[in-house]
Amino acid sequence: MVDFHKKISYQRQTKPTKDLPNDSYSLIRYFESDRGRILNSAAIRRLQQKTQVFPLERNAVVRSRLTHSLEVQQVGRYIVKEIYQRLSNNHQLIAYGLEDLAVIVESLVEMACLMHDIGNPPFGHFGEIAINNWFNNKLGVEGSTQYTALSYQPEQLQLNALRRKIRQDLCNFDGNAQAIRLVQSILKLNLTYSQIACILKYTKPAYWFEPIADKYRYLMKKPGYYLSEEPFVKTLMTTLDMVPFHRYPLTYIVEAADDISYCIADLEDAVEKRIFTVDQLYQYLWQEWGQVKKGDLFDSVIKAAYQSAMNNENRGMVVDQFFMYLRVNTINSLVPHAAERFIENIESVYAGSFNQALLEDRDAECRLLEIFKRVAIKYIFNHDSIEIIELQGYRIISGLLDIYSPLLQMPSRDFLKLIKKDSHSDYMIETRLFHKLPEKHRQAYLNAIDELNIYDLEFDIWEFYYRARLIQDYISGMTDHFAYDEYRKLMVCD
Ligand SMILES: Nc1nc2c(ncn2[C@H]2C[C@H](O)[C@@H](COP(=O)(O)OP(=O)(O)OP(=O)(O)O)O2)c(=O)[nH]1
Ligand SMILES: [Mg+2]
Repeated sequence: MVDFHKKISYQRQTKPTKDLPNDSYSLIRYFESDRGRILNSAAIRRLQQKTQVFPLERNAVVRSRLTHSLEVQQVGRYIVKEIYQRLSNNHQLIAYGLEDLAVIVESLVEMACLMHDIGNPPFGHFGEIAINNWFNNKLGVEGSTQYTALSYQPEQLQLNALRRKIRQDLCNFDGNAQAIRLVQSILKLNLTYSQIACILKYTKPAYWFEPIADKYRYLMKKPGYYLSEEPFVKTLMTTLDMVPFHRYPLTYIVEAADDISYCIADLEDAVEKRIFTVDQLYQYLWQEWGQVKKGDLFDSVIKAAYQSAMNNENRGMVVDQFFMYLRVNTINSLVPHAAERFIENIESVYAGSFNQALLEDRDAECRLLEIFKRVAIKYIFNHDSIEIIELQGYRIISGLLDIYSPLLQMPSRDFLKLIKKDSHSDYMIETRLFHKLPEKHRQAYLNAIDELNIYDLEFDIWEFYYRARLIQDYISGMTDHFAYDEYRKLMVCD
């Protein structure tokens, strides 16, 4: 039975000592507190210097991850309002347990939209690939790693199984999994379970190496969390009445808002960057759509926007006008569609078993989204100017990992001594590298190590795991420019 009250929990991992009131205003205040924690976090501020599509961009009109996230927030809020309006018209709010939750649902979705990209490394997908290729090269080949803690030993069946799992986890760095780690283990924002559940986009643990059942094909498409956050994610799922590998219902809304926002934004940025003109873009979109019929979505969304812009008296404003109309028309078509899909599939969306995105079907609205994405793939992401910077980004991240790799070579006892004493006389280079690591990241490592038993046979394996996470945390937490400057400095390029 669909009852959204079961999905809204104001519980946080670290609980206050006294019982909290749960009258309706107190509930709203708990989620207002989430808003404050998120908006004031360094992770949100860092989004202003992270790439959306164009790495190392200095033109402030072109979107950063922060400006993109603000747009996603607006679309997410609009989808929630549409869902509420439709359910209210059909007198279904009470039946689904949503009647008194409008403010909270809106806030949860808005804040998740704002946070959805916080775990992305510098240079976006290329940063991810660089981290994963690097770790694959160092740890990937079965049993033959240079890091002793993870190398297979004869007759250690159980320990070898753990080594394999950890190796897999470290070779599957992902922006979404990193977002969970960032809010929970590094920044320790102690958000409500509901708020964090909204950004648990995929439900596959990063260490997963078994085949994926068809019913989870989409839900487990990519890693959603790491081994390090698994105990937390399990508690979160139990608290929110979630079945393993299922999603939290509001996550579908966040995902749809992201899909709607970036498809047009990327095209607008490309025009700003002079990759193509509005006229060329119009032709490309037309080619992808194929035959246009009067009143179809190409006609009413794209052609209408183009004609309105061209008919505008002020010729200097064509680009701005075209994108304004295109955005308004697209949002007015896709947002109601996303809301309808949410309601049509409310049972499986509520259960989190709905195994696709809301905007993924054969309807014309999704075809529209599809052609925006296809044009971006064909004409933007392949563009020379982007590919060159992406290759540089790849080199920068791989190079930074090489520079910091001596820290991974140290035996665990020596690394522990270094972190406790802040220096180690036998490791002069490592000491200096270590000094560059931010306090928050070190603390996350130390908290994890405090939970381990040094006499346990697994100690060295886990210690190495958290040390590798520490390096990934540091490098993935950099902004594009910081990574670039840091690489140049350490490679002595100036
Ligand atoms: N420069 C560049 N940008 C890309 C490429 N592929 C996608 N993008 C852009 C398009 C969007 O603005 C943004 C997000 O696109 P994706 O859906 O591929 O990544 P996202 O991280 O949201 O997917 P995920 O959360 O992993 O499901 O990245 C690429 O190959 N190069
Ligand atoms: Mg994403």
